[in-house]
Order: sequence, then C-alpha cells, then structure tokens
Amino acid sequence: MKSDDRRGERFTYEGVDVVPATGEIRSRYSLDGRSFQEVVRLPAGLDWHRPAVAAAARILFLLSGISYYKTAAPPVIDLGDTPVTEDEVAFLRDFYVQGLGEFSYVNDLPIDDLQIVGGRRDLAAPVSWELPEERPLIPFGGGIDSVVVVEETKRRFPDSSLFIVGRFDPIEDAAAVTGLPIVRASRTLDPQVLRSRELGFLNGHVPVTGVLSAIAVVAAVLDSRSAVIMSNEWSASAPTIEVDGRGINHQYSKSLDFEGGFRRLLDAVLPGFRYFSALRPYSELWVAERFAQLTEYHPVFRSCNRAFHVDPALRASAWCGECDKCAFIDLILAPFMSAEQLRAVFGGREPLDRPELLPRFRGLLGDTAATKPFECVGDVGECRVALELAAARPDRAGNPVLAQLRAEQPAAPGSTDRYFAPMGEHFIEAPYAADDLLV
Ligand SMILES: CC(=O)N[C@H]1[C@@H](OP(=O)(O)OP(=O)(O)OC[C@H]2O[C@@H](n3ccc(=O)[nH]c3=O)[C@H](O)[C@@H]2O)O[C@H](CO)[C@@H](O)[C@@H]1O[C@H](C)C(=O)N[C@@H](C)C(=O)N[C@@H](CCC(=O)O)C(=O)O
Ligand SMILES: Nc1ncnc2c1ncn2[C@@H]1O[C@H](COP(=O)(O)OP(=O)(O)OP(=O)(O)O)[C@@H](O)[C@H]1O
Repeated sequence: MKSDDRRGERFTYEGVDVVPATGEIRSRYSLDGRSFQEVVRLPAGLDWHRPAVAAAARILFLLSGISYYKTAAPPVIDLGDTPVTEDEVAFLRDFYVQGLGEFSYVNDLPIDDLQIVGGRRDLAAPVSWELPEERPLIPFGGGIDSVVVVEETKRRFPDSSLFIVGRFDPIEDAAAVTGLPIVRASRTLDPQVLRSRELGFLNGHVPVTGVLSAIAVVAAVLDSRSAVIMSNEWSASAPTIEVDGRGINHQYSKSLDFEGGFRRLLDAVLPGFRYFSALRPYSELWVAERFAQLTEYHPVFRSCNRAFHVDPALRASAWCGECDKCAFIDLILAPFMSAEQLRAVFGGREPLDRPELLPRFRGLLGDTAATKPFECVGDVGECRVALELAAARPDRAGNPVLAQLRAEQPAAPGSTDRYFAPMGEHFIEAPYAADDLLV
C-alpha cells in the first residue's frame, strides 16, 4: 500500500555480472519496469578468479542499489534471486532507512515501512578465503582526515596502498605527496540519475561512503590486502538533527553504527578481513592538530565537496571558501595553523575573513536559531573549543568574525582536554593502534 503518490511500487535487484576480462562489476536493478545499471571498474590485471571476489561483488551489489531506489523510494525492495542471509537483509534495511534519513527528511517522505522481500538464503554460502599478510588499503579522499590516517599508517605499514574512486585533481595532488601506490576504481552511475529533475525522480543525499567502502573491499580482495582503513572521525556518528526523537545523520555511512554492521557482514563472508576507521575515537580537533604539522599537504589538500561532483563541468577548481565544509575546516584548523597559512589555503577567500559567513559559523556553533548543516562537519562542542582557541591566538587579534562569535558564545564548559584524547568506542585493531590507544 503506497503512502504517497510520489512513491513507486517495487525496486528489484536484477543481478550482478563480474567481468574479469574488462575488470567490470555491472550491478543491474529495476524500478517498476525502468532499468538501471551501475558499472564499477577495477584493474583487470588483478586476480579476479578468486571466489572471494564474487562474494565482495555481491556485497557491492547489495549496497549500490540505494542510488536507484531513491528515484521513487517504493515500499518494497525485491532481492530476486540474490544470494543473501537474514543478517545481510537486516543490515541492508538499516543501510536504506538510516542512510536515506536525510533524503526522507528533505523530501518529507517517510520510508520506515520499507519491506525487503525475496533473496535466496539457500544460495548464501561462505566462500574459501585466506586472510593475506598484513597489507592495508587506505581509501583516500584528500582531506585532513585521510591525510592524517595515511601518514600514521604508512609509518607502521610501508606496504600500504591508497584506494581512490574516480579522478579528481585535488585528490590526485594530495595522493602524490603521500608517495604511496594507488589502487584505482571508477564508478559509472546510470546516466538517468544525472537527469533526476528532468525525469521526475525523487532525489537527495545518499550514504556514498557505504558504497565506496564496498568498492574498497572488492579492491582489497583483488589486490590481496587484509584491511580497508577508513578515516571517519568520532563526530561522524552524531546525528545532524533530531526529529521526533530520532536522529538523522548526513554522514550515516561514516558512523560507528554503520562500521559495526558492515564489519559483522564482512566477517561472515570474509572471516578476519579488517574494516575499521583509524579515526573513530578521535575528534576533528585531534585530527586538525596533527594535520597542521603536515605542512607538505597544506598547498594540496581539499575538503570542500564542490570539487567532487559527478559531472566534471560542475567541479570547482579551488576551495569555494563559502560552504559549510569550508567554514568548518577553516575553524577547526584555526587554533593550530596561522592566519597566514589558512589565507594561503583558501586563496585569499578565507571564511574567517568574511563577516557575511557569520550565519554559517553560527550553524556550526549550535546557535539555537541555526540548525547544524547537512554537511560533513564536526560536532558543536568541537567547534566551540576551536573558536575559543583560535580567538585567543595573537595573530587573530582583531579578527571581527572571531570577535563577534566569541562575544556570542559562552566559553566551552569544563576542560577541553577530552577533545585531545581518545574517546568513545572504536574497532581499531591491535597492529594499527596509535600510541595513545596502546593502553
Ligand atoms: C559533490 C556533492 O557534494 N554532491 C552532493 C550533491 O549532489 P549534486 O547533484 O550536487 O552532484 P553529484 O554529487 O555530482 O550528484 C549528481 C547526481 O547523482 C546522484 N548520485 C550521486 C552519487 C551517488 O553515489 N549516487 C547518486 O545517486 C545525486 O543524487 C545527484 O542527483 O547533493 C546530493 C543530494 O543532496 C548529494 O547526495 C551529493 O553527495 C554525493 C553523494 C557525494 O559524493 N558527496 C560527497 C562529496 C560527500 O558528501 N562526502 C561526505 C561523506 C558523505 C557520506 O555520508 O558518506 C564527506 O565528505 O564526508
Ligand atoms: N573518491 C574517493 N575514493 C576513495 N575513498 C574516498 C573517496 N572520497 C572519500 N573517501 C573516503 O571516504 C571516507 C569519508 O570521506 P571524507 O571526505 O570524510 O574523508 P577526507 O576527504 O579524508 O576528509 P575531509 O574531506 O572530511 O577533510 C574517508 O575514509 C575517505 O578517505
């Protein structure tokens, strides 16, 4: 029974084809008769014939459907003949309902009634899989988070490799500084979703890090690597907003909840495979303090998401200097980098130099009149500590934006030390634990 005329009837998993000759994984779906296909390409020269590759490709198939489901968000998902376990169905439902939380809120379209039917439990069999030697694969987004993880990890595991989906200049520039090899993937969305407005599709944010993670697992299996190491910080688990007592998280697939569920799913399919975030117990202040020391990355890193549109023609060639992400990165680095260094990063358009961005900073600082942005930004407490520390810097004396915000914001309650030490649960595995975690 449809609750809203905008919704379709049924989203169907049609099948996934693994094509070693071309290094392609073709995921096919349909929604009320309309077909969609997403193609992921990985190096054809790797070992595609391992049974574990097909198992990892099946996981990717399960997660990638979300981009096409959202075009009409029907109440039924039919897994057809896809081999699947009960646990995987439960994980997948969470991935859809939680991962599309922002989509559902923005479209005012509840999808809690989602039912997942079909699927072949009888075909869901474990595959032979031998955990390779300790060789990590590090997904690399070119921002402060993955830069800090790469520098920490390559020191302990020189045989590390980067993993990059797509070709984006800022990521390439930062990747070159790491000096590490790169396992590359490309992802070709079905072109229909790039015409959502024209085709009358529903649209909104998707938990893209979940899809990137699944592609990374395929790449790791192909390249005989034992671990995928994510760079998802402590605050990524915090809801962006609460609605009717329920958290909606823009970054759901960067959260601890997603990480735990994905680990359980992988452990059933690829026992012992390591998937975890090396930043899970750390705040963005902890990350920013370390990033500030990595001066070789300052001219090349990029966190502004305007650089990462699917359509290359829409990609910004520099920091936009005015989005919530730019404002957040400027604020979180301001306690640890000089005003001169940050003006150089933003090419003279530094957000903290722009009074017209005060409303954005107020949103980051939890001003009651503003709501936290649906962006990948830190939590209010971290931003308030960053404000206090930045405003106290001699080279920021007289900065009108910091002075105004400081006047509006009470001092961060209690000690700020907790933001510079590990906090909260994590799944960091012993060989990868940083010194301060070896307790
Ligand atoms: C670059 C960006 O911020 N895109 C968000 C934007 O989409 P827009 O239409 O402006 O451009 P495109 O990203 O090029 O998307 C074109 C259409 O394709 C659909 N689509 C894209 C990726 C995908 O995996 N599936 C898709 O169906 C998309 O819906 C468009 O119709 O606004 C969208 C709606 O709010 C956002 O969904 C786009 O976010 C992308 C999925 C994206 O890649 N964003 C990353 C830069 C990003 O936000 N990374 C976060 C982690 C996010 C997470 O929760 O995992 C981070 O930086 O931490
Ligand atoms: N194109 C990509 N290819 C591979 N991994 C990616 C890509 N984009 C992001 N990631 C990874 O996905 C996770 C979330 O991305 P996020 O953008 O938060 O990381 P980041 O770019 O390092 O940090 P930030 O942009 O927040 O400073 C990280 O582990 C990141 O390395």
